[in-house]
Amino acid sequence: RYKASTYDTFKKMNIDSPPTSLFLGNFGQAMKQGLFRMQLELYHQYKDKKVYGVFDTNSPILMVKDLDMIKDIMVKSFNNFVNRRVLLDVDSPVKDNLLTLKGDHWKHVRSTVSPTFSSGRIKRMSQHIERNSCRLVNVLRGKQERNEDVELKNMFYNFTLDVIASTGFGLDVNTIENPDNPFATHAKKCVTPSTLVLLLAFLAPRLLKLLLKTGVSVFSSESLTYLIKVVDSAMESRKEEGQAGKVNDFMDLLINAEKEPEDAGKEQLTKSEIHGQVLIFIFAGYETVATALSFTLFLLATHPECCRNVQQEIDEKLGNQSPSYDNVQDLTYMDMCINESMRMFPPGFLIDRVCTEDTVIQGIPIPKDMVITFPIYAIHHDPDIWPEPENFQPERFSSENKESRHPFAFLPFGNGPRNCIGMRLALLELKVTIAHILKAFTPIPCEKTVYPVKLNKYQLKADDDLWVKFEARQ
Ligand code: HEM
Repeated sequence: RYKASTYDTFKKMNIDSPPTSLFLGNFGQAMKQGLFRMQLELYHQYKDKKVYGVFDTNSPILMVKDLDMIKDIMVKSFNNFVNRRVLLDVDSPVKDNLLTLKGDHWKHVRSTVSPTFSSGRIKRMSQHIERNSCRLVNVLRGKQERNEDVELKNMFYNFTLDVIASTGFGLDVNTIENPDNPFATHAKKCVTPSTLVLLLAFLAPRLLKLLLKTGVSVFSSESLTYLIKVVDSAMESRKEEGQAGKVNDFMDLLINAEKEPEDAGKEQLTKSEIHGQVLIFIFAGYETVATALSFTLFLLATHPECCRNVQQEIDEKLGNQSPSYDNVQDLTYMDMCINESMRMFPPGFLIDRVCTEDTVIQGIPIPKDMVITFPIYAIHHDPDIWPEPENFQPERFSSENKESRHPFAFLPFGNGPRNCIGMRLALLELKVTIAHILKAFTPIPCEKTVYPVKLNKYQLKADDDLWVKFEARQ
């Protein structure tokens, strides 16, 4: 039996791993090459292997690249791989959130929060997405008339915040027209921790833990407290106005879950769990959706033929109807473009699990406590699965092409019981928003456009930003 904790773990397990330094593990290589190049290089270096090992300081991490193994860990043997590695083991109010909860505690909160994302509730949330999309189109109309260049990431950061505030908590914060409103300012502070913290969180989490012990805080506690206060007071006024339970959004679900202490058990959440979910709803749905929206629109601007196809599909299938929950499901070519964009630039470019019982997966024994990471970015760029992986080719997601591929070759939202709980909401938001924009405008390159995208070394963002211009459609 191997212990998942020491430098000789991989040697004993007969698993390859690159040279590693005594205290820093593979931190040096990650710093030098950046996250994405390092992932690609190691993935190709161990091309014929199912797994390889890396070190976070002296703690081994098993990189699993074999798709059948990934499937078994995420689905078949899920009960032994329920948990994620908790990078930022910070104190409340973020501590009790779905992303980091473990074991039965996670199961309880997940089953309580899941109904938020039922079809009925998502359909209601769609009204907010549609209203915010119309507002975005108005803002873009002004920019197009003034012939202004537009940086997509920044614009969609503001937009997604408006969608979260309205779909989650019934708040109209209007960041798209008023970017400096307090809700946006605090939320942005929370999702953009310092570069040092970010670097350590991804490259050497154990060093980050040491740093945290010295009292450095990751999230601004002033901002977290502000966000919780806003949501708590919105909850209170909804109760006072007698509207609680009638709006049917995320906040209603939380109000109901808190309401009946005598029903302790399945449907019950503590105040700390409620705050954890409020914050994770903001964090998990903010940068991810903004990244997917901005890359998709940018790729359409730089691939005019694909953009024309999407517009033609919108015109044919929607005619004069405004894009909504009911009609965007038919936009199959747009769906292909969104998938291809998330293949090239997956917001969740690393996914992990922790092994809680010694388990043999596809003949490889995995010891208890071993941290498992799936190199999603490298899998999405494997030329044996995706020929010419750097090229944007939506056809890869036609039904025939999809059928001929391993179902675990494309994992933008993870898979199995611990997959992304907001997937359907995210896809709806992407489709409704892009359809609204492309109905009115054609995105085109401008002088500041840089394509192919040069990825930042440590974050999934374009070093030169994502600049385009919008032309009005006839
Ligand atoms: C394009 C947008 C999004 C992408 C690419 C994305 C991606 C992911 C990925 C890769 C995971 C990990 C899955 C796994 O471990 O198997 C995840 C988990 C999660 N996502 Fe998303 N996500 C997106 C949008 C959202 C939205 C809009 C919400 C909420 C409103 C959300 C809430 C969550 C939560 C709560 C988890 C943790 C689930 C759990 O552990 O039970 N995500 N997401």
